Amino acid sequence: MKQAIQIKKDIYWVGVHDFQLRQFHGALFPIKEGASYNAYLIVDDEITLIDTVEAEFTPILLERIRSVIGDRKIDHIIVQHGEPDHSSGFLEVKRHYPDAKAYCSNAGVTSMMQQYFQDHGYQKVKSHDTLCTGRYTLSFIEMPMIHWPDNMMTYVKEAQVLFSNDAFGQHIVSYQLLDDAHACSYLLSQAKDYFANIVMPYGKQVENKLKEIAALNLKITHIAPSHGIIWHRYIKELLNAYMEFATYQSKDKAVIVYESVWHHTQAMAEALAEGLGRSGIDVKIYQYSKTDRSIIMKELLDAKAVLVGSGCYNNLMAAEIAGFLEQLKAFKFQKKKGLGFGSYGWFKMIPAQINTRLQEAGIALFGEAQSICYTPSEQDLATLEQLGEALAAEIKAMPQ
Ligand SMILES: Cc1cc2nc3c(=O)[nH]c(=O)nc-3n(C[C@H](O)[C@H](O)[C@H](O)COP(=O)(O)O)c2cc1C
Repeated sequence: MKQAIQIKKDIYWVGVHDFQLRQFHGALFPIKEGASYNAYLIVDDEITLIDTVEAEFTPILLERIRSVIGDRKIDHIIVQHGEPDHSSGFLEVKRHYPDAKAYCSNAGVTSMMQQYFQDHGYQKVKSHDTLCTGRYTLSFIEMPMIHWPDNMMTYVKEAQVLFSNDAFGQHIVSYQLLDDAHACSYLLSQAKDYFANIVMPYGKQVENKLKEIAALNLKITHIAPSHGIIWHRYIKELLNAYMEFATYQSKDKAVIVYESVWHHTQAMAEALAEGLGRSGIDVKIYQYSKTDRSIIMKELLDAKAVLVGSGCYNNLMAAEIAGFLEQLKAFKFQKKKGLGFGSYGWFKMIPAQINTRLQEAGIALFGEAQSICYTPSEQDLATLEQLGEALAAEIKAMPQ
């Protein structure tokens, strides 16, 4: 029988581990170790459930709930986010606890109605509204577009716990729920991975929300997200790291992403990497089709430069590169610079098209795109290495 895990007096984790999951949110976010869907139970005079789980795992959620409250009823269900990984179990939970009142943000009600079509008399809550359950007072903090319009957090003043929903999540699947069981560097790396792949387009919203939370001066001993471990010992480090992510703090780092059939564009990529690397730039180089997208997104987050290469195939750039450039548009990068490059046979315009797409994604150009006909010569490669050196100097001159 599945049991709840106590986090603090009267507060329990009743979530699930999905050990088998390898693609989080479809192909958007390849992952290695599965994911958790965290739901939490606050046992007070009245009982509150914070979020549910993916529908298929609802029996586990219910089992963990019963392990704490037996036949007592749930009084309140806080739906912090209408995305199915947190809300698709709601209907089944409501079937078991029909008298429980459900609470959502304004946008959350719309999201629940548009997805599940059933009116459960959702109570709309907004930032700073409160719900008293006896000894505990829950207050709500809306966080629109981190990362859907409806997301909100819930703060429990007397327990000093912030239930942060998708903010501060990570894909660590562990029964050791508190962060102090893990190395801080690993935790922050996983949080960065999650941020880069789910939250990155919404850096401005995160920056503003972090400032808003800081101004509220909340006493917080635990931050309990809806995925991964619970932050306790490393809250300060987490908040500092999140501010760095949200404001796209960058390093002297370049990410080179390319596609290449006959290795000519690959040779160009490697020559550019050689020049950058020997000039002190941290260079990451990836063939897009051979790399998990999530790795590229994570490395991109704190890079100053992104160089994108493709051979020309039937007058087009490689479909993977076209897709990658399309994704870049979502991120609204302000401070990065980029350059297109690639090999061709008889139509030399693909690198120039890459440059145009980079600009459309808000990425300033280092200069003219680099095209080479078929196999790059020794001289071509030496010239590209020199270009890498020149780009390194420009990267170092860019603000962090
Ligand atoms: C399926 C295929 C289609 C191609 N179509 C074009 C084309 O339309 N225009 C062109 O200039 N070169 C074309 N080429 C030639 C390549 O662009 C050329 O071989 C280039 O060096 C490939 O770079 P890569 O080794 O990085 O893949 C094509 C090559 C392949 C394999």
